[in-house]
Amino acid sequence: MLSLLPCLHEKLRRAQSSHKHLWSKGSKGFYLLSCDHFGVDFKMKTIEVDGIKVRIQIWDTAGQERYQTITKQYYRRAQGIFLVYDISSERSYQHIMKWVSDVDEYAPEGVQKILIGNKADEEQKRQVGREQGQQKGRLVLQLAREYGMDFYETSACTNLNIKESFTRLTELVLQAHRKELDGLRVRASNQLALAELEEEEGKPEGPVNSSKTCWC
Ligand SMILES: Nc1nc2c(ncn2[C@@H]2O[C@H](COP(=O)(O)OP(=O)(O)OP(=O)(O)O)[C@@H](O)[C@H]2O)c(=O)[nH]1
Repeated sequence: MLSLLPCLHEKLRRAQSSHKHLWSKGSKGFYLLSCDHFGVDFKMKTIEVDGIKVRIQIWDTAGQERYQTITKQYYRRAQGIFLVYDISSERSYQHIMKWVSDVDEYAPEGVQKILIGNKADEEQKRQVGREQGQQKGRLVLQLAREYGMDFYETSACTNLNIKESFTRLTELVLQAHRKELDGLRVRASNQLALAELEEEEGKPEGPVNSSKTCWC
């Protein structure tokens, strides 16, 4: 089971709408247990990566300052983190640096991070470009590269790159924990072999052996 944590930009708590929760509308099958009063939402999802079924826990932390003490507690157990900004809000992008330093401070070493520019469907409102030199563009790709993060633009409305970004983060977490996983697999197959052996040894002797006894 993996814990993935979307570390969200300043909470844009606006009028309620059908797709209020990031990714919940676009990603069919996500089960959302809303815990807004704690500043954290929780979802579970099973996805398949390289033929392995992985059950992931998704903790969606609020961006608001007043929830910071609570939300930071969740960083400690995260194995993967999405740093999310809104492409139509330069301010939300500027907050990414703060999230990066919080993650460095509170998340475990080796936590996997992906940078997400959400609301990619809002092209006409874009304030944050993908590439250097683009009109109103910021150095998004450069930032991602500097911190060793993959980068995706996503949309909860059109489903753009939702599955891809979750699959990629899960892949990165699995790769980072490859040794532990291999150890688990070896232990599991050893136990299986031992159980088979014990079962074999415990079997009552068959008719061939019985008749053999008679020949002696
Ligand atoms: N157009 C568009 N709107 C979106 C998208 N994702 C979220 N929204 C809208 O953005 C607003 C804020 O969404 P939230 O999910 O509350 O944002 P958030 O960053 O999770 O907020 P907190 O968890 O409170 O920090 C809502 O009105 C959503 O409907 C998207 O991909 N495209």
